[in-house]
Amino acid sequence: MACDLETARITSLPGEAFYIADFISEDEEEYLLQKVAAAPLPRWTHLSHRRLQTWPSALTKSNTLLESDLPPWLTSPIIEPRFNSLGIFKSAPHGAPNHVLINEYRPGQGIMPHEDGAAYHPLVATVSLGAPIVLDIYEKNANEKHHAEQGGEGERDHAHNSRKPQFRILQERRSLLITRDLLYTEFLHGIAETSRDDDLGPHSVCNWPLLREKDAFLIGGYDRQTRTSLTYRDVLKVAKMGNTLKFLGVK
Ligand SMILES: O=C(O)CCC(=O)C(=O)O
Ligand SMILES: [Fe+2]
Repeated sequence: MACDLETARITSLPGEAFYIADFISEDEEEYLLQKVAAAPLPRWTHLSHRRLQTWPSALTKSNTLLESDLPPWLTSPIIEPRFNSLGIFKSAPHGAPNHVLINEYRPGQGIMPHEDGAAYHPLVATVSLGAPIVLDIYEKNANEKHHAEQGGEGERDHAHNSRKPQFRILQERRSLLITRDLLYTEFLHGIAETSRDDDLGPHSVCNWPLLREKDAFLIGGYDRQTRTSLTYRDVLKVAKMGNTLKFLGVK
């Protein structure tokens, strides 16, 4: 694992992005996949093209997180010690992530180009499990820039199926991808709904020099397998449970 962020920088991207291959071990990956699978079924939200778990809970309508700890299996060793020793969230308002979305994509599934929005500090740290996947990065068009200026809240889908990505990031299993600042605020990201990622190589994959297993991808593509992501973020608005109970008149 790289021990400082600078060596992990994806230099060909605008804004700030970092890629660390082998961020977790094979044993840690297996343990995390077991914990995701062991969550009770109501934990899953079923969307048309993927399913998702939200920890510790979904945000309220006003994008507020009711304060609650993340479970230990999402905290250790990913946040403590690894994120902390890399200083990943040190400039975020809470100094650490307080929210994790877990997305599972089967072959053929994906997520439309979107932005994560104003509910979060503009930094996402994604741990990939199970299989590789390509994250596509799109520049916002004028209309989308305008929307952002209007202060759109939360995740917004931008349905442009024929649109070509400006950059492609290949996320290997057990890797960490960090995207922040301009890349968070001025670009959209998405995952193609396909059962195969093709045309891969140094000419098309912007983090190619940082991959662990370049040789495996030199043949140009791979068939998708189930890939699970843990996306760590800092939700800006947090309501203390005590205050919430007071507000509800509970003593
Ligand atoms: O699975 C991923 O890597 C991306 C997920 C994502 O964009 C999101 O949950 O907002
Ligand atoms: Fe997203």
